[in-house]
Formats: sequence, structure tokens, C-alpha cells
Amino acid sequence: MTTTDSVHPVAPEDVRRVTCIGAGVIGGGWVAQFLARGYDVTAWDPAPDGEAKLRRLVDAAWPALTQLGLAEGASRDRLTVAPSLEEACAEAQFVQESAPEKLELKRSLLAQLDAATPAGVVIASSTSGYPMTDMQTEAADPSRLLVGHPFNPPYLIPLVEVAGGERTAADAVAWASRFYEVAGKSVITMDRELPGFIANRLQEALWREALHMVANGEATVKEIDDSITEGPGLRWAFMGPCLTFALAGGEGGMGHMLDHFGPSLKSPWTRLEAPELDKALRDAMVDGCDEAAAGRSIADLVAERDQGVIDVLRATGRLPGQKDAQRGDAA
Ligand SMILES: NC(=O)C1=CN([C@@H]2O[C@H](COP(=O)(O)OP(=O)(O)OC[C@H]3O[C@@H](n4cnc5c(N)ncnc54)[C@H](O)[C@@H]3O)[C@@H](O)[C@H]2O)C=CC1
Ligand SMILES: C[N+](C)(C)CC(=O)CC(=O)[O-]
Repeated sequence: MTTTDSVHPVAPEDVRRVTCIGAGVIGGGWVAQFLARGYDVTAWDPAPDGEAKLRRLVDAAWPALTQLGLAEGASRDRLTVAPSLEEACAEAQFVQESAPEKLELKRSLLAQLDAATPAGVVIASSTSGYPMTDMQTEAADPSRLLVGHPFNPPYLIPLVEVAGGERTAADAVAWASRFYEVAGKSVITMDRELPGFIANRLQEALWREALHMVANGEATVKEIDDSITEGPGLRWAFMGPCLTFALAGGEGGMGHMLDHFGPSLKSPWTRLEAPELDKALRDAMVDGCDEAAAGRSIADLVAERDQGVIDVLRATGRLPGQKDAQRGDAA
């Protein structure tokens, strides 16, 4: 990443007009998120039925967004669909690109967006895996191009992973991270480009194993999905895989967990190339868990996890009393 400062016309807190390019599942979701946070949103999509699809998506998202609480002045009437990319970008204060995941398309589209957008305005790509270094090759000013990777649907899942490419200015990355926070997102700002960023790299590992199991007839799709929604998924909604596994070590935490189960990383049931569990990796995991625990004891974390599981069960209507009530409703 370059450290050359680029000049941004507005501070992240002062942005009022956002442009969304590509208005499918993710672009439409971004539109809904930005509208709900009170921005004026201009969208552009080349599909003939693009506007109708976009408005349907926003309408479908609105009840959930209303339940969560709309920002003052937020309205679906503040959405404009522009007739061309150039008109969509002419007055943009931030641009979010969500076009199909094709490298050549992204390269030339980002160059077009760079040419059409006022100088200094940050342009983010929703790409779910391409490093910005590979996408910014044709743009006249690559310093303002970066990745802002959302999760589906962007109007409900808080996380955005922000990463620049080799030619992105560091201050553009900082600007975007702050902007997303102001726009209601939870941001991880990466200081390097990793294939798949962080979350997709993790999801892809799980996904790869799921596909192996289905392809080999080892598990059904339902069994795989149930194994997550009835199992680890309940914990992951509020405590990540490292801290939950630290609790698998009982009072010994991550240290005992690795000493006990570390060798099974080499078991034949994992099809992934396992890393060498050397002292440095062990220490990094133990230290990372200590840091993430932020002073909470194992007992504190157990209590937090248990309460969290109960809350998720309640929220998804799966507490025993709720199940009975649902059965009663249906009768
Ligand atoms: N679907 C998902 O769960 C997630 C997707 N993403 C990323 O978001 C981006 C968009 O993916 P989806 O919304 O799923 O795809 P989609 O197929 O639902 O939507 C893509 C939209 O882009 C439009 N489009 C086609 N050519 C275009 C062009 N040249 N310029 C602008 N728009 C164009 C299409 O008409 C369509 O409405 C991709 O980069 C994808 O990797 C990121 C996170 C999650
Ligand atoms: C399927 N996907 C790789 C496009 C998913 C993502 O990128 C993030 C998500 O929503 O899980």
C-alpha cells in the first residue's frame, strides 16, 4: 500500500450522497443499508429490469430495517436510479461497486468509475475474493480504490472487511473504514491483502469440507447444515472459533486444548493441509485468546457463552417453551 496522501472532498462523517454501482443481491443490500442510515443513494445497474428488481429488494428489506430502527430522515424516496454510470457517479461522495465477480469486468469497470467520479472520492469494491492489486491495474488513480467486502445481506450483517491494494493510499483505507463505521457497519481493516480476506478464507475452509462430504456421499446437505445450526453456529453468533475452542480446554484454556487436541489436526478426517503446530503457533493462539478474553476468566467466558446460546435460541424461536407455543399456535 502506498502512503501518499490523497485528498478527500468530504470527511467520512459529512457524507450525504452515496452511489451504488451494480444493484443485485449485494448492491441492492447496500442500497437498503445506506437508505436506512439516512443517505441519499444513487444507483446504476445495466440490466433492463435492474430498477424494478432493486426497488423490490429494498421494499423487502425495509420491514427488518424499520424494526432495527431507521436513522432520522431515512426514506426509500431518497433512492434515485441513474440512467448511466457517469450520471450516477457525477456527484458521489462515496462509491460502492457490486458488479459480477469477474476479474476483467471489475478491472475495466473500476477504471470507468475512477474516470467518472469526482477526484479524491473513495471507490470500494464488494468483491468476495479478488485482491485490489489485481483489480486496480487499469485505473488512472488507483490510490482511491479499495475493497469493502460485505456479508449477505449487507443491511443486517454488520461486518465489512476493508483492504487496500499495492497502489491504494493508506489514508483512503482509513477514510473508508471510518465511513463504514459511521454508516453503521462493524469494520475489520486489514493491513495486507489475503486471498479471501479473513472471513471468506474461514468460510471457504468449511465449505470445501462440506463439498467433499457431499461429493463422497459422506453427509447430506441437511446433515451439514444441521451440524452447524444445531451445533457450533449457535456459539459463533457471539463468540468466535478461537475463544470457543479455548473453552474446550476447560480451566486450562487454549493451552490445554492445544496440548490435548493439537495432534488431531493431523488426523485423516481433515482434508486440509494442517499447519505445523510448533511452539510459535501454540503461543500465538494462547496469547491471542488471552487478548480476546480481555481480562475475562474461563468461568466468565463459560457464563457468557451459555447465556449467549440461550439468547440465540430465544431469538430464533427454539427455546422449549417457544416450540410448544408454536405447536399450540399451529393446532
Ligand atoms: N452474493 C453474495 O453473497 C456476496 C457477493 N459479494 C460480491 O458482490 C458482488 C456482486 O455480487 P452479487 O450481488 O451476488 O451478484 P448479482 O448477480 O446478484 O448482481 C450483480 C449485478 O451487477 C449488474 N451488472 C452486470 N454487469 C455490470 C457492469 N458492467 N457494471 C455494473 N453492474 C453490472 C447485474 O445486472 C446485477 O444486477 C460480487 O463482487 C460478489 O463477489 C460479496 C459478498 C457476498
Ligand atoms: C458466497 N460468497 C463467497 C460470495 C459469500 C461472501 O463473500 C460473504 C458472505 O456473505 O458470506
